[in-house]
Amino acid sequence: EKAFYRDTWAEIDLDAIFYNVQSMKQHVGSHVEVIAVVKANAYGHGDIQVAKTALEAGATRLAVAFLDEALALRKKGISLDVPILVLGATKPQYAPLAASQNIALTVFRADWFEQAIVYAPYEQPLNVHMKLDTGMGRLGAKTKEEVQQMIYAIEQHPSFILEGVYTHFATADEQNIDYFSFQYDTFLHMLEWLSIQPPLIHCANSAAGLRYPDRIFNAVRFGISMYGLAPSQEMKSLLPYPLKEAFSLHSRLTHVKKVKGGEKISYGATYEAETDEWIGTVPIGYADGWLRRMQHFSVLVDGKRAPIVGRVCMDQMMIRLPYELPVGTKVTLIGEQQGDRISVDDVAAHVNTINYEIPCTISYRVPRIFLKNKSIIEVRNAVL
Ligand SMILES: Cc1ncc(COP(=O)(O)O)c(CNc2conc2O)c1O
Repeated sequence: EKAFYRDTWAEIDLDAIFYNVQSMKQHVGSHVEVIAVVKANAYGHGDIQVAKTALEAGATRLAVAFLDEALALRKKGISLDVPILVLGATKPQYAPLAASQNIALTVFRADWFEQAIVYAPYEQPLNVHMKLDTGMGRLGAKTKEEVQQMIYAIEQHPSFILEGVYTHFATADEQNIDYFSFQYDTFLHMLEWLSIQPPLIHCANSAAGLRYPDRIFNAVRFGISMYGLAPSQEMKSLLPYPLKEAFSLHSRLTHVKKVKGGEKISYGATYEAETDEWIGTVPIGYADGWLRRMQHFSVLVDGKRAPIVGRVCMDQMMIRLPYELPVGTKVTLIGEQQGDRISVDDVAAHVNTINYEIPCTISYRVPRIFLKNKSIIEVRNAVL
């Protein structure tokens, strides 16, 4: 039996992941831990495969968005001795479960502890990372009182260990560094409120890690650039070394036909052939995360650019071919063909969004093929 039956798939080049992690490790130095941020199914790249590769390449921790993602990694085989940090909020009643799985939680409210101690003492102590809001305005304590109340609760109960303190930058990927500097200085000031020094102090995401290796304390939370993507357009000219994009997206023509001028294509009959044209049908649509706004963009077929014509359907879309091509011809939506390349950034630009959004929007319906040294080591098909 085959791993998947529809000829549409994403390819994740794990060598690129490995290279990007190793490059960051060299960039930040041996005293800084690389925390591989593998939330949202590793930004759509496959959480367990990216996690394993990042750990092989020298990452020492994993970070996810919420507890379910951390428990999923344990289920998929990430051993207990690999610490996982939940970056989002976790209900206090789940603290003992997290502790039992060596999952560290982000804490930022004193009243969280009031509820968490109800379940104390825990079988295993819970590692907590205290989050400080220096200007991201999302999660985090902002006052000395809050910080001291949390420190007091931690010192009162051996079930809690302050493993880390951190903050998150809102503008580290922008040319102008005023707000970044404001947040960094605020973080320095807030750190003085700590009566106990945790082993880990971290503030950097990819952008800050790449730009300010001397201002990231002792861990970097490495997300977007582990996947080989620049944190922003502005950052591209500031990259200290080249990144290798890991994600590509492909399909194969299911139908080829010649239409005459005046014939219509797809829902709404919005596209009208100008003259005789060769039209190909591609089995990918908005239920795969290739959204309707991708209309008017192009794909690569036989090394040439082929425009998407007519509305993108739920499962299929049509393209105008440069000339007749056989059914089964490979179509590349993101990636390279014969020297031409469509990058994640190109797709993001077409729909006025950021590159982060593209791979993690490619849905569970698209199987992921994992490559190492150019050969397939695994296929993950969430449909079957
Ligand atoms: C707290 C935290 N740390 C680190 C990262 C990694 O950042 P990077 O991918 O730029 O390296 C993120 C990513 N968070 C998000 C990325 O996109 N939207 C977000 O909320 C984050 O939320």
